[in-house]
Amino acid sequence: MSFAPLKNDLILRAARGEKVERPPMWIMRQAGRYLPEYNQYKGSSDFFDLCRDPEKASVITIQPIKHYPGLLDAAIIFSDILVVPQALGMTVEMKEGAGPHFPDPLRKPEEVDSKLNFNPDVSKELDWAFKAITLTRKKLDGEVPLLGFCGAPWTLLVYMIEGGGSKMYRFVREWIYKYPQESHRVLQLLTKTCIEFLALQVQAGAQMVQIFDSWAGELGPTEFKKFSLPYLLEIAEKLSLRLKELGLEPVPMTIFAKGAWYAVEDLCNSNYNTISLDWLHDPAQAVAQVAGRKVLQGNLDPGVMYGSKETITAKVEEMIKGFNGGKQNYIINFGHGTHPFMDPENIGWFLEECHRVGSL
Ligand SMILES: Cc1c2[nH]c(c1CCC(=O)O)Cc1[nH]c(c(CCC(=O)O)c1C)Cc1[nH]c(c(CCC(=O)O)c1C)Cc1[nH]c(c(C)c1CCC(=O)O)C2
Repeated sequence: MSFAPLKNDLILRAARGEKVERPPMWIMRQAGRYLPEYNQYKGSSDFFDLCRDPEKASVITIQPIKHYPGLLDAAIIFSDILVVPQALGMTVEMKEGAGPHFPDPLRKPEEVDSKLNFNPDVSKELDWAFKAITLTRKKLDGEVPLLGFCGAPWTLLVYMIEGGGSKMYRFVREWIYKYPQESHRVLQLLTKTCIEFLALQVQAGAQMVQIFDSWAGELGPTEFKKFSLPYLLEIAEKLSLRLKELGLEPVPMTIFAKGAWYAVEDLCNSNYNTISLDWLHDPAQAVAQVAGRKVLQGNLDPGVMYGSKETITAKVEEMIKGFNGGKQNYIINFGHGTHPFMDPENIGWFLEECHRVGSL
């Protein structure tokens, strides 16, 4: 597949550990409900119908790039981590204002074989995702790189068993402590599916990928090492091999294990290029610990967007200073995604200030 040459490859250079003129930036959930143009374009459409329509997904992916001209250094394809459980045969709905909902979650180990397809044809089940990536890459015309992504096996298992967001994670805890073997069986299926999904995203045009382990922090260090880390490591290892098999160059890989502050050392010994940090990390401490072995991404508390412009400026300065001025081994991001209530103007101010402070 041939696409226009990149006019801005800052994030790819930073992810390879090169020195850069300023730290690149993008924001988790940069496309979404805080943008009035998203709400207008979405209207009463179903969220997953938008994802599955390559034309619509590409328009939404590019909305933040247009809203903040020259400020974002990457686009991330508009989709969701829950399209993988869908590809395995589960029904997932997005309830307006209430988040994802599985009407028929996995609750008993004996349901695994009847509810999940252990031999999914990823290229067929998720073909709309690949079409959306290729179309978006064409429309971006080299302006900024396009990121692909998937959910981490552990986080996907949480959703499939809990059936949606959760406060207590009662059912998935029952699984790992009562049915560890069956949990591992599903985690293995998810891992295999994620590797193929990411490889085919790269084949379709994704130039960098991120794995979202949003609920990693629900696991303590011992359980993280059992139920999440091995699968994260396997994805990073096997994705490169699968890309080689497909005749494709490797792409930078980012891991976001939210809440798993204890995992930094293990992730330093992985094949990931970039470790995305939430705001529970002190940047300077993380920089000292990682010592140039990996690129770090993050980590502003998204809640800073509810503060004044002066506060945003002060927090940007503190963050970039913590990451050593940001001109090497650093990608600016929030520590988690945007919220629907955020003021797009404050987010614009954040980006401008990152541009200014990062260029000093
Ligand atoms: C856990 C998770 C999900 N989805 C995702 C994660 C991992 C990142 C994270 O931890 O936030 C990943 C995701 N979801 C979405 C993207 C698109 C790209 C981007 O970042 O701009 C990405 C990368 C769009 C979305 N995914 C969703 C929306 C809002 C849906 C709507 O328009 O109604 C968007 C724009 C829905 C979604 N999808 C999910 C939840 C919990 C929700 C509801 C959240 C809410 O109510 O805001 C599952």
